[in-house]
Amino acid sequence: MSGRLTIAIDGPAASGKGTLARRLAAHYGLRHLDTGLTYRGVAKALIDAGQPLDDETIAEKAARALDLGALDRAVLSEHGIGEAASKVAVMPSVRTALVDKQRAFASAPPGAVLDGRDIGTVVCPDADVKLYVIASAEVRATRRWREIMDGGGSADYAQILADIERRDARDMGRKDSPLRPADDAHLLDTSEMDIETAFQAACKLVDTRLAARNEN
Ligand SMILES: Nc1ncnc2c1ncn2[C@@H]1O[C@H](COP(=O)(O)OP(=O)(O)O)[C@@H](O)[C@H]1O
Ligand SMILES: Nc1ccn([C@@H]2O[C@H](COP(=O)(O)OP(=O)(O)O)[C@@H](O)[C@H]2O)c(=O)n1
Repeated sequence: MSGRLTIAIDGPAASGKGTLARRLAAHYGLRHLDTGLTYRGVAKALIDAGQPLDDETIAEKAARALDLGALDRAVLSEHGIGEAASKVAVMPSVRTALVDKQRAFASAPPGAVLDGRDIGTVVCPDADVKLYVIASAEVRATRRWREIMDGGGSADYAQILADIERRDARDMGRKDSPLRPADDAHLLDTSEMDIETAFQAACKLVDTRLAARNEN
């Protein structure tokens, strides 16, 4: 590949953006950052320290102290931490601190795939390819439910659906960097696509962009 490649992937909870991001990063030899883990990391640090989730001064301090290299997916991906993460994610100074770190990650060679809520709109507005991944709330709740059950946990489908819908509303309704597709994002509705089909569709978009770039 010639030149740096940045791929931005956004979408709501359990739409499949992380799965897609990991596969695209492996396929194109890029580094990957799941930016959701950074918000989850701040929330977990506050919870572990017995601190409130709604004190912006304390939360900003935790965000500035966060080490991107020390994010433990196994611990942070717990369903309940997603809700806490969406509460700290409404605070502008927390977002500024994390976006600085995310941009530093994105700018290092040979390029990167970042997934989250505001990658195409705020973190990497100049990304080469932007994907906005969606699926119906019911499909997403079923995926998350299955993920928890397969991991040996117990989960209530109705509760997960309610959690996802509440988090969607908070993420789309906040003032700072709400979840929305960038004007130049490609919409990928995975409601009726399996992982392989979604990956092939994404590769097609990236390859088209790379071919156009090589022509210029
Ligand atoms: N297209 C798809 N079809 C079926 N299951 C999927 C698809 N994409 C992702 N999944 C599964 O759904 C769950 C949530 O996917 P994930 O990539 O973690 O979503 P997100 O990062 O958007 O929260 C995972 O268990 C994943 O394996
Ligand atoms: N770039 C990002 C990524 C996550 N977030 C917040 O962090 C929460 C957890 O994100 P996540 O991507 O780990 O959640 P899932 O989609 O994996 O359930 C989201 O609900 C958002 O509130 C954000 O605001 N901006």
